[in-house]
Amino acid sequence: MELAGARVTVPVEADSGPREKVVLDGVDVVLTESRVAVIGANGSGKSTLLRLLNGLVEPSSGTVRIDGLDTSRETRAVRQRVGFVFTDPLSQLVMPTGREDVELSLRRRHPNRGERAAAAQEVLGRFGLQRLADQSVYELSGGERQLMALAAVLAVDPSILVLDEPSTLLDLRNRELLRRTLATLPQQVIFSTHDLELALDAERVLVVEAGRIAFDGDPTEAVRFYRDLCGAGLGPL
Ligand SMILES: Nc1ncnc2c1ncn2[C@@H]1O[C@H](COP(=O)(O)OP(=O)(O)OP(=O)(O)O)[C@@H](O)[C@H]1O
Repeated sequence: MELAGARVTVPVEADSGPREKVVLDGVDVVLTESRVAVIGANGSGKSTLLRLLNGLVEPSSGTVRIDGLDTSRETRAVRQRVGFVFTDPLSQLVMPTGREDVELSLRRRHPNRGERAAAAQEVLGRFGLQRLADQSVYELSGGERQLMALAAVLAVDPSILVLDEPSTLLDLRNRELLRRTLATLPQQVIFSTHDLELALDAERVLVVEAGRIAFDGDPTEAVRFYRDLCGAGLGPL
């Protein structure tokens, strides 16, 4: 994937009247590594950067390409390749139960109802979610919902997976499940996180600061850079 001179502005109301706020500016990166983490302070632009990758946000100028496809012009083809998991799983889980949501994801791939049910069962099993699959998604804990949303996206085997703060709601056990799952996925995975240990699992880390890439490279150095940026020193993780 390639971002070339990507800039994102949003309209905001100021005392002096409406104006444009620059959320991301001059992002120039080619991401080929299989695991890329995006870290940075609250409001620095991480989610906006991720949303560019599947056309949820369009660049105001510059281009974003996935496998050569322009995310602004070929949004549909891009979305078929890029699975996106939101921080808040309820913005994603639209069906009453997790099983129905996973089946919804699979409806094109498996038009036959029986095959679809079997495929959904396999996906739910992969994540240890069978016992929660028939409960109302509103009765699941935040972490259980987050895993369910991940399962529903992975059900259709996107070639790229984008995760916005995937471990936020997870307890230690489920965070380790997530880490193990991410370690074995064949897809390219791009994720934002405030969990610096999770960021260290990546091959490449981007540090976003005030809408710009302030550091890009080795995970250990990136985390050190970010800690210095936050004035947090170099204490243990
Ligand atoms: N549609 C929008 N309208 C107005 N402001 C926006 C919009 N989208 C993003 N912003 C602003 O752009 C900035 C970056 O937002 P973004 O969600 O990308 O940050 P983030 O790094 O993911 O933050 P966090 O770590 O808190 O999730 C924030 O100041 C946010 O308020």
